[in-house]
Amino acid sequence: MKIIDARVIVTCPGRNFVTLKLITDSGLYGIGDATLNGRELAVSSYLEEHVVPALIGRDASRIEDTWQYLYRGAYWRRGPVTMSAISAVDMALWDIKAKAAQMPLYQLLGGKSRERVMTYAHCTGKDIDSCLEEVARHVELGYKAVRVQAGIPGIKTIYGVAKHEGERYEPADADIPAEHVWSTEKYLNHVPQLFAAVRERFGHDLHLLHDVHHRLTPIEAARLGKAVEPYHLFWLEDCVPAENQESLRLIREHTTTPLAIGEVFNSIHDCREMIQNQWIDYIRTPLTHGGGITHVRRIADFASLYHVRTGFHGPTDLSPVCLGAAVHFDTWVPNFGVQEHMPHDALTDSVFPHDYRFEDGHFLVGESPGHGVDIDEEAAAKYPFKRASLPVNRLEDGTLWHW
Ligand SMILES: O=C(O)C(=O)C[C@H](O)[C@H](O)CO
Ligand SMILES: [Mg+2]
Repeated sequence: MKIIDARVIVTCPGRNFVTLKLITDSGLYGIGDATLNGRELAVSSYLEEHVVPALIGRDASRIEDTWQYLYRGAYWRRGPVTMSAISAVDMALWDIKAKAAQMPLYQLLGGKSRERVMTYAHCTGKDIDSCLEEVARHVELGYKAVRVQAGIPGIKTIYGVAKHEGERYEPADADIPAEHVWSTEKYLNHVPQLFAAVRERFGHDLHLLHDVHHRLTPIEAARLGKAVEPYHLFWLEDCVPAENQESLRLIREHTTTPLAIGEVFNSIHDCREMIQNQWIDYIRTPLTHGGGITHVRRIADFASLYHVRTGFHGPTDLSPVCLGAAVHFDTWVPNFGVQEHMPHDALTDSVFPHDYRFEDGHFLVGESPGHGVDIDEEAAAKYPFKRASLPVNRLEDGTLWHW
């Protein structure tokens, strides 16, 4: 079964997505997600100029060899652009292989390890009270786990909090990056109050998560972890930038709050030390940025040796193709933790028809062969690319600060 055509489809039904479609001489095709928020055209160009020409004529069944060819065979390894491109090829090839086997992808991976996949929703509010209302709404919708983020008194704009009541926040909200102001002290003083209020109203059964978006130093993160211990978080996410993996050691030594990290990682080498030293509890690297199923499976297997579980990144800036493949992976992977769910809007869902379903706080995997997500190319063509950037943030004195 040879690859005879490959198309890179960039579409913006509200936000940008990059999709790779690989077509074989058997008539079967597969699709993969290559979306890298704010850098979409870098990946589509990498695919079109450097990857697609080498794929034409290759045997579509040789997933491992193709992965090695694109990773080991490249002089310039790793990095989010390269790895997003490899991820899309890999996801599309697994889609084709599962379709050829007439199996849903989870069967090809090894079958079900669970009946359903727990997912967490985002609850945000301009202050604690409106955040509590959002939590109540999501509990009503059936969620068993929620990520809680609220506005902070004295800080005008907080990333991850919707601008208006009842809306979702948009990660990439401006043509050129918007500038936010950040105060670590105001933040650290406020977050424990938020979790105290949530626990007081909702009790201790609901799983609570929180995302720091890499804003703290290790000792500040340790302080936050300790401060929220009484509220038993499911996880504290991305509390420091992690180029230096040792940073996680210091945090770990100070707190029992579980730590999640890795949505910006793209290879096992970004998390090897923190996993093997058991400095973290959850690894978040998604299929779209971590080298597809072939490489993320290696990360998950390695992580399982050290009691680290998966908690895949799943924002609206990853396409339904990534989410669909993730639901298959989550259904199979033995060391599953949780799956993030920031629902796509109806327009996006119409461009990417899929068979995964949400029910009672969980995803249910579909039974159609492959990963169960398609792209309607005619619909996709109606929505051209529109540049959108994630914000940057500065301390109150003007210093440019971490993500
Ligand atoms: O979903 C999360 O956990 C995020 O942190 C969202 C990211 O900021 C967003 O996907 C960046 O593109
Ligand atoms: Mg995050």
